[in-house]
Amino acid sequence: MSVPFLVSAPGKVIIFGEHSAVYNEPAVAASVSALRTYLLVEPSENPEEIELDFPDINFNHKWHYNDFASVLQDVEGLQEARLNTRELSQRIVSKLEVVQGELRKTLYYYAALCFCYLYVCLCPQLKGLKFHVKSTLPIGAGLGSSASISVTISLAMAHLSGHVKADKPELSLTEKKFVNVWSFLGEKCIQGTPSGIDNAVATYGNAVLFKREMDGTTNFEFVEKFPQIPMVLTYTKIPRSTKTLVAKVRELVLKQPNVIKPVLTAMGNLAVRGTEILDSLNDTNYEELIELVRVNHGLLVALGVSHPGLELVKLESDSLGVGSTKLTGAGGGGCSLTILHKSTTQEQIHQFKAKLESSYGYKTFQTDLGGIGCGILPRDLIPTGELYNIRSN
Ligand SMILES: Nc1ncnc2c1ncn2[C@@H]1O[C@H](COP(=O)(O)OP(=O)(O)O)[C@@H](O)[C@H]1O
Ligand SMILES: C[C@@](O)(CCOP(=O)(O)O)CC(=O)O
Ligand SMILES: [Mg+2]
Repeated sequence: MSVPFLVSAPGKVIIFGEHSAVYNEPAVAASVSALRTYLLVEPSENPEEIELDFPDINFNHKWHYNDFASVLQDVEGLQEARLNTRELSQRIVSKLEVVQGELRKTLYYYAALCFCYLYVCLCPQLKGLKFHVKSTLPIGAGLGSSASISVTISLAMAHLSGHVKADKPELSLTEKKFVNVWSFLGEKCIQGTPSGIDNAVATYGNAVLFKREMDGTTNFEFVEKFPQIPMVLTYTKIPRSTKTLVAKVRELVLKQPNVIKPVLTAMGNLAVRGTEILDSLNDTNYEELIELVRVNHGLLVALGVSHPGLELVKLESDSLGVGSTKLTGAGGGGCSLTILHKSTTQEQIHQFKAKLESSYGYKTFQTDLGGIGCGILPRDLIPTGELYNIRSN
């Protein structure tokens, strides 16, 4: 391993099954490889320090290597944490809370915890490194920025600790598995109780039918011939936090189990049917896909995770008759996904996007789904310009 090197990971769009995925129901998601997080690792000025730079959230922190002494001396605790990769070790999290001190009171705490947890577990012997993380994804918008940063941190640390080599264009399956497992723990630091679908898509890329099992293991199948579906992604710019929305759904499940559990099951069934259609999409079943988008959004409204600002997108797509809209990701603001009818003309798409942008100040994207997952660019392949661009100072 030699520094500098650059890693990257994509964002994702959940097509069917957000929230229900947390309750072990199947869900389907695809990577958005045009929107990515980049992490540059290079030597830090002070060889005794570890520096983390998150310019997107205006966060920069330098830890002296000795700051981690109490955690690093807990050899047994770290060993346990490395062996049980399904859960965060509360023993290590508590020790890191002490290391973080004042940082605990800030908004950046969970992202910093993700970094520190992976650092002490994966490459605690290393110091004198600076990590710059920069994303082209909107943050807290339902496109999986938390998983995308978690995958880049996990991949960079896996590379630093020798678990992932950079000697070939693509990571091997074993290497991807390693990155996926650790990025899930990083997602847990940020989000609490993730299903694991976001980090799986950000790691492996493509499109996956995902299911979390009762014992915490995950199963996923790649949707082999993922079709390009005409769609518009709309970013409402309404801020929200996945952690809060997932907690709100959990409260509802506990309060109304007999009502809400069947809703979650219906969402899972819908994801399975949706995947069958995506696998063999044609002119006959295309409208069924659009129907399922409408039903999935209705069920998400029932869970209480929509927002008036998201309903405006749905209202406009319904009134202009361009297609069906559902929220994507945790909801509560953030992004929506509109799957367009085959018959929708370029003129109608333009009208729809113009209305959302001019009347509500939303941002719209049209992007291909299902591209490449995470990867490493070794030192000799990093273009100088790119190295420069990723730095915040
Ligand atoms: N580029 C980034 N730099 C630093 N932290 C980030 C970045 N992107 C995401 N995060 C972390 O992830 C959180 C947002 O994750 P989340 O609420 O799950 O929304 P989403 O994953 O849909 O974007 C942020 O509050 C921050 O902690
Ligand atoms: C709500 C959920 O299904 C997706 C969250 O995605 P995002 O963080 O909003 O991009 C949670 C999860 O599956 O971990
Ligand atoms: Mg997230």
